[in-house]
Amino acid sequence: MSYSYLADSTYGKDNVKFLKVKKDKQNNKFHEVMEATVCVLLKGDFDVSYTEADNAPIVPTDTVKNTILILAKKYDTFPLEKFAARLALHFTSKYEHVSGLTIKITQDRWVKYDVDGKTSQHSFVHQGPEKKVVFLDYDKKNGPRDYTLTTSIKDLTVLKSTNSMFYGYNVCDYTTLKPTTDRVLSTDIFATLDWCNKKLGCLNSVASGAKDSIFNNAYVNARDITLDIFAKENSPSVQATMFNMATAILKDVPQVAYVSYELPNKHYFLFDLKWFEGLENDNELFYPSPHPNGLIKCKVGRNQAKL
Ligand SMILES: O=c1[nH]c(=O)c2[nH]c(=O)[nH]c2[nH]1
Repeated sequence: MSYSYLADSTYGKDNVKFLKVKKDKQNNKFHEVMEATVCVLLKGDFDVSYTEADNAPIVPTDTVKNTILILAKKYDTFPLEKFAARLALHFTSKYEHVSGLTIKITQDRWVKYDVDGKTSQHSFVHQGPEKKVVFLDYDKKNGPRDYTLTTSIKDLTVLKSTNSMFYGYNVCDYTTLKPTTDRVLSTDIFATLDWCNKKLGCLNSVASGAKDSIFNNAYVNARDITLDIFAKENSPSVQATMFNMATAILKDVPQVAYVSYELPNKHYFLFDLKWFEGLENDNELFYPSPHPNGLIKCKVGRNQAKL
């Protein structure tokens, strides 16, 4: 008996990048662009490549890269969720011994801008570091109705200079924080929608484009809801605000089962300048503290009765 065994494995290509230009059929100069970074990791019957140096089952990662690019050329990549589903069905049907895979695709935010008061047809501004991220985990043994699909808004950096509070928290002998009814609140929004595959339908219907409008609307609405609540609410805490955002998204998108947020609390501390001629600082000059930061996470689901 050998000393070790292969407990788990997966492999594939990461950081496969492309820019896809989608041209309007009627107006060849009216474009949409998608800059994407793709990671495809295969699962399946590859054990001998690790344990017996037998490369026979290996679909080279170079082939994985070629496949991503060929499918990106041949098929519509908008929205990303559809493209991820197409990739998943391709790899799991083309290779018998590929049992499943994980796919992560990150999309840059290129947005058309106004020129002479009109939205440009083909010129874009990069709104980084914000990204859209789609993750798909599919194992073909249970068929195309069984998959995990999530869509995320990542690194949407926001700040509000008032209408944020934090008081009434646990106070003990370790506490130095002073309660406040007016502070700066800033975070890099990372919000994730977990799609309910029962309500969304099978992976083939996602790949066919039948769900495109659901994905497009959900992303725009989740982003708008997040920014809207961030702006309008007099926030009692990051915790309470993120729960409200998640609840509003669940109300808006019935095909989403859970909404998660991961929010760093990026602290801005008020400079105390009283030492200089008693100079008052009425929430006007802050020190952006790079670290440490709070980190607050939650996952919010729908109550059964409200289904
Ligand atoms: O919104 C907040 N939540 C916390 O848990 C926390 N902790 C802290 O020091 N400041 C804040 N702010």
